[in-house]
Amino acid sequence: MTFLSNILIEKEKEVKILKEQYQQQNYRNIKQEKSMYQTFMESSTMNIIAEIKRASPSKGEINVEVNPVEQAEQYATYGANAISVLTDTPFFKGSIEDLRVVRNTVDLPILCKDFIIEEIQINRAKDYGANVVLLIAAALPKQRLKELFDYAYSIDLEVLLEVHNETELMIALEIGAKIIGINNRDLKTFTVDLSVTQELAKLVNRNDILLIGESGIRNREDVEKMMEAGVRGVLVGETLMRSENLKETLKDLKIEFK
Ligand SMILES: O=C(O)c1ccccc1NCC(=O)[C@H](O)[C@H](O)COP(=O)(O)O
Repeated sequence: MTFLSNILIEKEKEVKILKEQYQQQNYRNIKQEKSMYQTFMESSTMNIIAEIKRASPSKGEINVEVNPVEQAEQYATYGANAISVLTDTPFFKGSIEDLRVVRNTVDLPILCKDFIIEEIQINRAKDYGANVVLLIAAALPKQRLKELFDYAYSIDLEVLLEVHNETELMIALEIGAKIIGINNRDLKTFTVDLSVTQELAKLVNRNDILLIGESGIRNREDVEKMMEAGVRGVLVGETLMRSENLKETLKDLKIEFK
């Protein structure tokens, strides 16, 4: 049994309850003037997706007591281009409420980072103010991924489609993903290796695909590696959640494209 299969079992239980209890909310949903795809493609500096990550299966507690409003304010002030909110509770100690308060704080694009297996989770992400949802290629068969991908776009959400190997990358391309996240973390072993992005990015010979390097990015040198690999955005969690000087940390990561 892998971590991913464990979490998917938990998600099935969560979705069952959601289906019984969730009623559409009328929270604020900000329609961005430009999509995250468009903004990131036009930017002259590396795009930082700064994550609200209280805890994780690989690291345990990271910053459980974080105030998501203050963290998001600082992310926005110091140059983050989007905010990712980990909304899973059992494994990451986040919540959909974290997403709602972040939405009420910043106008940046917000990524709902969860393990999505059903449309109802996408509806809830939108209700609470997300602009982008995560779909994980390793979590679902291709046909189901495509259905959820199409559903998200049909309700005006963008999709960050996450891959970790060549097979998943080809599936993402076949589905028509425009934003592909290459996760440096193996969800089965938790090993983090930036060469995953470096190798997979070489296989994407298309300049209309927005590549995001995910996980294990600690400093400017790592961002430079990601930039050389061809990514236009990086998703950074732990480094920012542990930072004691977000102004300096974000400045360090935000490099100019050559
Ligand atoms: O972070 C984990 O331990 C983890 C384990 C299993 C599935 C997902 C996991 N993390 C979610 C993420 O994708 C990361 O939070 C994100 O890429 C940022 O990573 P990092 O900068 O290394 O915190």
